[in-house]
Amino acid sequence: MKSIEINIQDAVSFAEKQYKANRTSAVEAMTTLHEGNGEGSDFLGWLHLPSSISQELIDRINKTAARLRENCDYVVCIGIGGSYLGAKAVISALSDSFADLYAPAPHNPKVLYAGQNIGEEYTAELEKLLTGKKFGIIVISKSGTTTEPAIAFRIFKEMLENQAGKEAAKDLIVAVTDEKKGALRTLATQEGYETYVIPDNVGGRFSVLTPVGLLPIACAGFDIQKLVAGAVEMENTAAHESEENPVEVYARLRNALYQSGKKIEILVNFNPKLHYFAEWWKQLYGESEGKDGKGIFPAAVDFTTDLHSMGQWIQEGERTIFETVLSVKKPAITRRIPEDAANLDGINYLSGKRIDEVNKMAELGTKIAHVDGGVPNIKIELAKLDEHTLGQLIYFFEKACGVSGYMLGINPFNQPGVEAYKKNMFALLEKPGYEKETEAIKAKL
Ligand SMILES: O=P(O)(O)OC[C@H]1O[C@](O)(CO)[C@@H](O)[C@@H]1O
Repeated sequence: MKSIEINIQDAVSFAEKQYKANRTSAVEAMTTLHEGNGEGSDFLGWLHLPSSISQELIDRINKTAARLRENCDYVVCIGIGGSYLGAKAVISALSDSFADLYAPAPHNPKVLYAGQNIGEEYTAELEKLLTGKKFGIIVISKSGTTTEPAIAFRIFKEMLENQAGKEAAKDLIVAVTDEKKGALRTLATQEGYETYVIPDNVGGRFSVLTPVGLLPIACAGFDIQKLVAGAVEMENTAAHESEENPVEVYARLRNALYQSGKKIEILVNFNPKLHYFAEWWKQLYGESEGKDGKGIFPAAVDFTTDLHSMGQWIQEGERTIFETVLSVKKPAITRRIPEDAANLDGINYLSGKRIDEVNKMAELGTKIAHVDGGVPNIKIELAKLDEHTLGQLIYFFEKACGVSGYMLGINPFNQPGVEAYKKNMFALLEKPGYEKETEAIKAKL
């Protein structure tokens, strides 16, 4: 069952020549990816990941999730970047928009996040919320050495042990990390936590379909089997090089637009549930392509909300942008606009219409306005928001990212630039081993 469709008719005309010319490099990039002989090919574990996920792993994850769901009102996912964004993207796309404001129901914990920032208030306020509450922790770090999650884990581990007792805490903590390396692996082994492995050949931003994403998603009560089935379907759809392959179409077109001066891609949603999906997408493309002085800048907006803040810029600002719109065909719930006898607001012409009918006309009107204003518009239509569709969409963007990165001529699977801030931070904090860097950076201040 095909759940996502890509429509390029309102974008391709902006870069028709480049799009045609890019066919060869798209085929080459796809072949390089399939043959595993390009840069970063040690990190291609995601390519056939969906179809290689065993039933045994799914069952084990569901079992762990059931234990946490049974014993916790809150599950705190500790991780940053690819170690939390995929889970948050799927969970918030599938959850009630106000889920976090309802009291936790038995066997249905709230999934919360920590270690994705170094906010002192954020951390202290989460501690306040969890005081006296039944909670568990999923700590996720591929390297097992990232500072932000390490700080959070130190704090929430101690809190859990104090509240539940050290022995009980062990059953409430699950670690997802490298099979052998890293401080988190050592700690988990020492403490006897249940652990899951992030495969060596799957980078953080490509890891949502490993236990990194699957465990928190299962804890939130969603069907990971369906998510994986959706991804498998897209793995098959996008398996072979062809002009019809949606992955090739998207990778080829965004590169053509980039070559024609469109340096910024805005991922647009008309459904606020997809806000965090865009955050996941931003890391995927930003960390993969932004290197060697190249790369489309990935941005995101929520429409119509941001039409009232960013709409002016998009309509009339510098013509260096294109839009990729995620459009959900059908909302899961029907709500119609009521009639009002006084009609003081003048919107009785909308009475009886579904809210989504207005949304869809806003979407169409925006597309026409933006295309007329020089903004190419790629549309990705999702049949509905469910696990199956999201699984397809995740794999679609992952594979397109690999193809697109190779077309751009960079290694899409490393992230050397992220180390610069870390090195300076460690030097400024006088981390042992950084003495020279400390001296050098302090001389600059
Ligand atoms: O899972 P880890 O190793 O803690 O890394 C988290 C994130 O940090 C980065 O390594 C960047 O520092 C990302 O690539 C990654 O998603």
